[in-house]
Amino acid sequence: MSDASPSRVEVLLTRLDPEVPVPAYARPGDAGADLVTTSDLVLPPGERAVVGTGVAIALPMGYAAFVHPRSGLAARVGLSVVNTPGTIDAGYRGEIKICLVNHDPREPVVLRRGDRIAQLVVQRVERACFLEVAELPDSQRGAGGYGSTGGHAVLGPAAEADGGATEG
Ligand SMILES: O=c1ccn([C@H]2C[C@H](O)[C@@H](COP(=O)(O)OP(=O)(O)OP(=O)(O)O)O2)c(=O)[nH]1
Ligand SMILES: [Mg+2]
Repeated sequence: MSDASPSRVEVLLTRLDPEVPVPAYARPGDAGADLVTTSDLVLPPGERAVVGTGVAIALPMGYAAFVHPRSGLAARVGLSVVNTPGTIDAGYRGEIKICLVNHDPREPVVLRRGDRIAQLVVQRVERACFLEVAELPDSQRGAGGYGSTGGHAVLGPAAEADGGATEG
């Protein structure tokens, strides 16, 4: 799909730090454009820190951007985003900041200025109009939540013994 495709949305961007790259999609079809940290950082096990990305954006109304962790860093060193996904509102004009956390129980995460630490996913969002009613319409799920369909793996010795039937 070319950059001129109508499915691409134009997002205005300013670089507050002129040295950072404009966020870019690493491969065609990628959902997230990578964001970098503007500071060097050593994050001890279990600790968090807010870092700058050096960019600010103006999303069109009806859109939001979401700051997601990068899977590779999460799996390799335990780096994630505390409030994942962070929500960037269409009206926000400040620097996009990222609240990083080191989930590794033993090793610090060492980051250098310019490292790609998270990814920004731009999405259309609906704005709801909340209509208060006395009673909600029935549904199959009803009020069943928090594991009401069964919270455990359906595979394994027990599942094999009962022919793989699901719980619930
Ligand atoms: O990972 C994030 C999340 C948020 N923001 C910025 C953009 C967003 O529009 C604003 C507010 O975010 P949010 O609504 O999640 O935070 P809040 O604690 O509810 O703050 P506010 O009272 O300003 O809405 O902070 C970031 O830079 N990075
Ligand atoms: Mg808010």
